[in-house]
Amino acid sequence: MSGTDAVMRRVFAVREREAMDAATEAALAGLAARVRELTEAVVHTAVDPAEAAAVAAEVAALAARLNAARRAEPPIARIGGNGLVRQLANPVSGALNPVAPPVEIEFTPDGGVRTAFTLNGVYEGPPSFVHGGVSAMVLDQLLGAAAAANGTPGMTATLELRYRRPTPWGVPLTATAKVSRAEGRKTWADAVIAGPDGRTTVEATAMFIMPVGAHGDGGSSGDVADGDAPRG
Ligand SMILES: CCCCCCCCCCCCCCCC(=O)SCCNC(=O)CCNC(=O)[C@H](O)C(C)(C)COP(=O)(O)OP(=O)(O)OC[C@H]1O[C@@H](n2cnc3c(N)ncnc32)[C@H](O)[C@@H]1OP(=O)(O)O
Repeated sequence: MSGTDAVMRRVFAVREREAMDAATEAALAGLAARVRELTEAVVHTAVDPAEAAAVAAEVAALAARLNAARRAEPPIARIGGNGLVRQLANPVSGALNPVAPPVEIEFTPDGGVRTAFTLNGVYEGPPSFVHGGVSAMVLDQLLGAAAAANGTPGMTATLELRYRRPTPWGVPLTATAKVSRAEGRKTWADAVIAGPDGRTTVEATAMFIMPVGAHGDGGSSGDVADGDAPRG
């Protein structure tokens, strides 16, 4: 993606944040994984009210321990020395964010991106099925990654979802995305989520707009939210 780096840097660079070192990143990823388990346990627990209250007090004490040293903003890690960053606490793909499933995105030889993931009961919408907003969030991230993989990253301007079938939770899902067209500052991409049987459950189309200045035409990328930094 080297030809893309300059554009990515202008659209997504996070200049003001200190990058996290690998040892801290690994430790916090482990912490986030345990908190994910805790969240799932909270959603499914059938303990009695006294036990729930006792656990709540312990969790409050743990939060106080973590808050003893706080970062003002979510962490990033640098990719090489060119200004590119991974957004470690991205709510979809961030290993350090307990809210993220997390969904790990990889590039595909055809220029698109894909992911294989499982959502648990934490993400339930209709009984037995994934919440439609969660599917939209996963697809937005995947579509954004496809735009980036194409060398034309941008901010989501439109996101259209077609929910064809309910998406079950607790089973392996796959999702793919690919750019269909890029024109000026605009990039269109399509994506699908498929269930274990390979049948599409959700289709999505999005249009991304590269902010003014991101082409390196003298403008600034300072308007771009840090939250849209690449995850790597
Ligand atoms: C191996 C691992 C791989 C991983 C690799 C990682 C990669 C890393 C991926 C990161 C993936 C992040 C994925 C999440 C991405 C978000 O979540 S982004 C957050 C949600 N989106 C936003 O907050 C966007 C908010 N809106 C904005 O910032 C601005 O409105 C925009 C979208 C930048 C456009 O502003 P602008 O450049 O000032 O637009 P403007 O000059 O007025 O209009 C330009 C053109 O676009 C059109 N337009 C503008 N806005 C719209 C709109 N909303 N709808 C339709 N048309 C529009 C205009 O009509 C105009 O059209 P033309 O007249 O040129 O034909």
